[in-house]
Parts: sequence; C-alpha cells; structure tokens
Amino acid sequence: MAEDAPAAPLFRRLCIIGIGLIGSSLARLVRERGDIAATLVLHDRSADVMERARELNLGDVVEPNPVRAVEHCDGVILCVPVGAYHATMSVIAAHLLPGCVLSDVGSTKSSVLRDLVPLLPEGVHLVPGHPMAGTEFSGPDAGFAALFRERWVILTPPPGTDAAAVERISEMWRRAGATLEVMDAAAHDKVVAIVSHLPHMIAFTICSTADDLAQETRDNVLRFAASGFRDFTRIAASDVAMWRDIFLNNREALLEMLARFTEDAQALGRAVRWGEAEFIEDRISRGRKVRRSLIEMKQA
Ligand SMILES: NC(=O)c1ccc[n+]([C@@H]2O[C@H](COP(=O)([O-])OP(=O)(O)OC[C@H]3O[C@@H](n4cnc5c(N)ncnc54)[C@H](O)[C@@H]3O)[C@@H](O)[C@H]2O)c1
Ligand SMILES: O=C(O)C(=O)C[C@]1(C(=O)O)C=C[C@@H](O)C=C1
Repeated sequence: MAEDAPAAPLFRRLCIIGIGLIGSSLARLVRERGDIAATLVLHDRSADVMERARELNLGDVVEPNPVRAVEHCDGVILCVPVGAYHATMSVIAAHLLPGCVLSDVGSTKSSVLRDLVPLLPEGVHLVPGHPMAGTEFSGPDAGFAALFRERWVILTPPPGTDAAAVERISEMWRRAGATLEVMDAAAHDKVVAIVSHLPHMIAFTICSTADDLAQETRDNVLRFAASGFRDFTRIAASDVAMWRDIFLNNREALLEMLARFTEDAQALGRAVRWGEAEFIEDRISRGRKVRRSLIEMKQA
C-alpha cells in the first residue's frame, strides 16, 4: 500500500532571528519534521551563538547579516528578547518580502504591536504568537524539539490580519504539537501577568530577600532549603535580559497584579498577626484547590 505523501512545507524559506532556547527549539523542530520549511535560515546577533548553531547543524543557512537573513523569506519569526524588537525591526523591515508572514514568540504582546506595527511594510502580515512553554535555561544548547508539545500557544493577530497568514502560523504550531488560542494583546498581557510574570517576580524577590538575610547574618541560610524554597529557585534562575525586558514591557498589567497580590498577602499577614485561623485555613485550602485543578486539567 502506498504511504501518505508528506505534507508540503508551510514556508519556502523561513528565517528565525534569535537562536536561544525558543529559537533553537523551533529550529530543531523544523529540521526534524521537514514539513514546516523547505529552507531554514538562522540569524543571531552573537557570533558565538551562530557558531554553535552551525556546530549543532540547526539550520540550512546561518547568516550573520540580518538583512541578508530575511531577504527572499516568506516567513520570519522573531525569537529575541522583547526589548530588542524595535531595533531588530528597524533593520529588517525594508527588506521583508511582500506577502511574507512575520511572527514572534515574545512573552509580552501589546509591546509587540507598539514596536512592530508602525514599521510594518505594506503587504507583510504580522501574526504575533507566544508559546506557553519554556524552561529556566537559555541559549542554543538548551533547546529541544518537543518543547512545545501539548502546550498552549496564544496568537494575538491585530484585527483585520490576513486569515491565510494566521492559518499558516497556526498550522506551524499544530505541527509542533501545540494547542492554539487566539486573543487580543491586552487580554494576553493580563493573563500572563498573573500566571507567569508575577510568579517570576515573586521568585526573584524571595531569592534576593534570602540572600540579603544570609549576608546580614553571615550564615549560609540556604543550606537548610528543602524543596519549597528550591522550587522558587528554579524559575529564579531564568535569563536576566529576557526577564528585565518582560517586566519593562508588561508594566501596566504586572503592576496591577502586583498590587492585588500585595493586598492579598497583607490580608493573610494580618490574619496571622491576629490569630484568625479560619482566614488562614481558607487561603491554604484555595492553594490546594488551584493545584488540584491544574493537575486534573493535565489529565483531561
Ligand atoms: N525562555 C522561556 O521560557 C520563554 C518562553 C516563551 C517565550 N519566550 C520568549 O522568547 C524570546 C526568546 O527567549 P529565549 O528564552 O529563547 O532567550 P535566549 O536568551 O535563550 O535567546 C535569545 C537570543 O536572542 C539573541 N538576540 C538578542 N538580541 C538580538 C538581536 N537584536 N538580534 C538578533 N539576536 C538577538 C541572543 O543573542 C540570544 O541568542 C523572548 O522574547 C522571550 O520572552 C521565552
Ligand atoms: O518553565 C519555565 O521555567 C518558564 O518560566 C516558562 C514560562 C512560564 O512562566 O511559564 C516563562 C515565560 C514564558 O513567556 C512562557 C513560559
């Protein structure tokens, strides 16, 4: 019996800019599957990263010049920290092919529209995206093709975006094994502020507080850290530039969630001060409930 013909590649020539954890994961996937792009071009501003990408054979072409990297491509995906979008787009915009689909993987989405839309050439389709998948590691060695499998990818195309362009990016993520959700950029930024950005802010802060205490008491308090504190340190080990850029580019939503969190933490602190056992029990029970529902969702 004849085997099914392999699906046609979604892109004739796809360029990934930024070959870190996410860019290299996508590159590995493109190379492994063969049905996402016929030719894969990679670019990074770091010569060391590009050298490593060549050693790992992550692309068909590793191009040090960003203009030459995007020329003739029908798909370009930005995988750089969100603070680098405006500068990157200023360099490549005039060289994007009419009909090209421009997408990204950035963790903040209103800032993407702010930084990219004013520079978008006529006929280039912008389909911003955000894979809700990652680790605390960065760089081209940290990536793996299965990173996006069974994870959400949120797309935030501006109103009026070409439906065929949205479908092409959607299909790329489906081939990565992800599930898609479309929402507007402001709604996205609010959701990720609570489920991703605030947790990182808390993790960075708790580690700084523990570190301050260790310096004050000249004691290695960390040697007593069992798994509770350790769980915070995993996400606190994340990349500095990436998280600086996320905090600065989701300012409004993050500060709103921080204010709500601070109020709630103060309410719990007050209950501890006044010995209000019922209030304390209620907060702990809600934590257990959220954990249970997350585990059930994964099983569903
Ligand atoms: N790490 C995660 O868990 C995660 C998850 C989802 C989305 N994201 C988003 O994905 C993007 C990339 O994150 P990552 O974890 O892969 O970071 P990373 O630090 O592993 O890689 C980023 C790469 O971009 C390169 N770069 C920086 N500025 C550049 C520029 N102007 N031109 C070309 N290359 C440039 C760096 O040299 C680096 O190789 C970020 O926007 C981040 O918000 C990250
Ligand atoms: O797993 C981790 O370490 C992550 O931090 C991944 C994580 C998250 O907060 O869930 C981080 C940033 C992204 O934009 C998406 C995913």
